[in-house]
Amino acid sequence: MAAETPSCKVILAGNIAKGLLEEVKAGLAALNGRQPHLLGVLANVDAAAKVYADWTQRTCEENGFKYTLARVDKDDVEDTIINANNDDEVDGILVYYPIHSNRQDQYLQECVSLSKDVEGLTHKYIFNMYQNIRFLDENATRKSVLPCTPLAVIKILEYLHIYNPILPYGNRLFGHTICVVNRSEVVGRPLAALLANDGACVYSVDVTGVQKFTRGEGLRKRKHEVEEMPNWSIKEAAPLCDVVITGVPGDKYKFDTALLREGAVCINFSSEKNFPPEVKQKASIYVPAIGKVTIAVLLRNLLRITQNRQLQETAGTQNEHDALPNAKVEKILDP
Ligand SMILES: NC(=O)C1=CN([C@@H]2O[C@H](COP(=O)(O)OP(=O)(O)OC[C@H]3O[C@@H](n4cnc5c(N)ncnc54)[C@H](O)[C@@H]3O)[C@@H](O)[C@H]2O)C=CC1
Ligand SMILES: Nc1nc(=O)c2c([nH]1)NC[C@@H]1CN(c3ccc(C(=O)N[C@@H](CCC(=O)O)C(=O)O)cc3)C=[N+]21
Repeated sequence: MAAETPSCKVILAGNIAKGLLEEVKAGLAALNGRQPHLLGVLANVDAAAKVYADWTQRTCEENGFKYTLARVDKDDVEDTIINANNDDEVDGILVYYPIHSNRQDQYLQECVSLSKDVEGLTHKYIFNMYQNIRFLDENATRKSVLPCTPLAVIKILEYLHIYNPILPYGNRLFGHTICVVNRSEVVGRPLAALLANDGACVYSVDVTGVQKFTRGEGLRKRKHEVEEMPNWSIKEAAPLCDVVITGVPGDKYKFDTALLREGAVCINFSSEKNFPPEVKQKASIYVPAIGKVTIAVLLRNLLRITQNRQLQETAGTQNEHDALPNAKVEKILDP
């Protein structure tokens, strides 16, 4: 007798990206002729970053965006950013990390103008994300920018109907328990916070232990809070979850599918395959990689910041510089 075909549905990122790129195309058409220009700044010798840059360039050009790659020495990154901040021809700046692999990289992130920060890596955007503040202005006209990979995961969960549109915006993950395996500052921790802000109960797993992110019983809180789960490991957390998201670097790690709840949804954002092939025997839906969605979200962010800048210019302000303290920027942004 032939082996039973697993009922798992494998969803490829390209299909999800297609819908997002359609949306982006429509938004681009409404920009009255401006072709948004993304400047990539590449100073490292990381092969993954170069591949990512090439992919980004191709996706930009296929979708009506302009992309320029600046290959510079790592000691010239700061000046390159400052020049781009002041260059009206540049709409978005994407600096490939790591460069120095220490706090100097954080300093460089802060050098990018708020209005050109396509990845949402400057403090104001990170603050808004963790604080669950969704707009830059009180009139709620200019949306805050979210980091691309965490937002790509959210867009995938929307596509998969894990987000329930019957519920009010901001509570649409209520009832879901989600495991995120990775708590890095760039992907895992922001992702756990965003999912909890939208109403999920999130178990964030890293080598240092497990933390639970929630908005409290009955979503009482305005933003997520974090609880340490002493003595917990992935063994306690994963079986409780209807969605498991992995992002462990390196090819050694494999998620133990014995821990997987029957019919769970599995999503991997690591460049390596974190789930073994047996995942298809247990999962209801499996998304093996998400890179194409990440790049579609990057273009969506670029469109968003270009729109935000146009809105600001019609409001009569120009050329705000975010090297200014936040309070001052706020005044300029929200006259
Ligand atoms: N597809 C995409 O859009 C993107 C993919 N990536 C990929 O995602 C992966 C992670 O990226 P980053 O978060 O930037 O890396 P990172 O190296 O900064 O963080 C990895 C985290 O995983 C944790 N970790 C390692 N082994 C673990 C284990 N067995 N269990 C639980 N946690 C463990 C580490 O302690 C660390 O906190 C990489 O493979 C990277 O290439 C990163 C950015 C975008
Ligand atoms: N400021 C900054 N932001 C980044 O997002 C950033 C960075 N610096 N430095 C370099 C890393 C690397 N990175 C990847 C993104 C997508 C894939 C990707 O598309 N992976 C494919 C698999 C690769 C393949 O198909 O060969 C996928 O997930 O579908 C990989 C790696 C972003 N990075």
